[in-house]
Amino acid sequence: MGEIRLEKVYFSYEQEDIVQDLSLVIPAGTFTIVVGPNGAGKTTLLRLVAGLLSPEEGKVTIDGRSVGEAQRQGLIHLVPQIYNKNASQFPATVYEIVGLGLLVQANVSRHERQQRIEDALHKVGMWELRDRRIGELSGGQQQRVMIAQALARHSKYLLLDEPTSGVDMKASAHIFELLRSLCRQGLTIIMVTHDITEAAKVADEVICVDRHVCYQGDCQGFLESHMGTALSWHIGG
Ligand SMILES: Nc1ncnc2c1ncn2[C@@H]1O[C@H](COP(=O)(O)OP(=O)(O)OP(=O)(O)O)[C@@H](O)[C@H]1O
Repeated sequence: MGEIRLEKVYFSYEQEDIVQDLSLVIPAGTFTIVVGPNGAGKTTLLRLVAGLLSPEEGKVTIDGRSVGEAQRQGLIHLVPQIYNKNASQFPATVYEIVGLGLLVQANVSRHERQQRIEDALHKVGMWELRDRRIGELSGGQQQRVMIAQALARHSKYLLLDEPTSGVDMKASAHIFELLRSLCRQGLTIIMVTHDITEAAKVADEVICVDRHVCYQGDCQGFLESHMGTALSWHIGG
């Protein structure tokens, strides 16, 4: 089936250890949420898996390959966060934005490219809005377009960093359900989120990090053993 594997990974910013001796296996086909207090290293972890950062020690492999190779093969995709205010000036349409994800894949014919964009937009429920400019969409719709980019690339591992940040509750639930359904179709989802209670309804596993792994296991077990602590992380934040 494949997996993402981190072995004894260390990473620091300006001599401050952010990730320490972190070892993890995330099996393919699962929906995993990454949680933890502010500044715990969640985004750093995601960037190490996406290959945007390199470990100082240890290694990250994806289906037994290096991250660089997995990237070249389009196996992993870090879904970009998009914010309304930044997107409003951007002239590209939904269709064009999804197509951008395929530009790096030279071996995709024009016909296949069109087919992949269409399929991806249908899967995220955005086909009807394909000619809209991205800035004319709600935050939740914009996020679904960014997910479609990954689907058009046929990526197997989707990494998401707070995809529901700034999105209302109804649209958040829609995104979580979409990710759940993509996982059922065979994709592996790894999502950093602060919305633990709602995300736990759709995810298979929780990884709680605070520089190292404090918990990895099923959502129910996490809610029972750690929810009190988790509630205190974001009070006032
Ligand atoms: N480019 C950078 N240069 C220096 N320090 C950084 C940089 N990026 C992040 N950090 C620091 O590394 C630590 C971990 O950051 P990271 O963004 O991974 O945490 P996080 O768990 O995702 O936090 P949050 O929940 O607040 O988004 C924080 O203390 C942060 O200030």
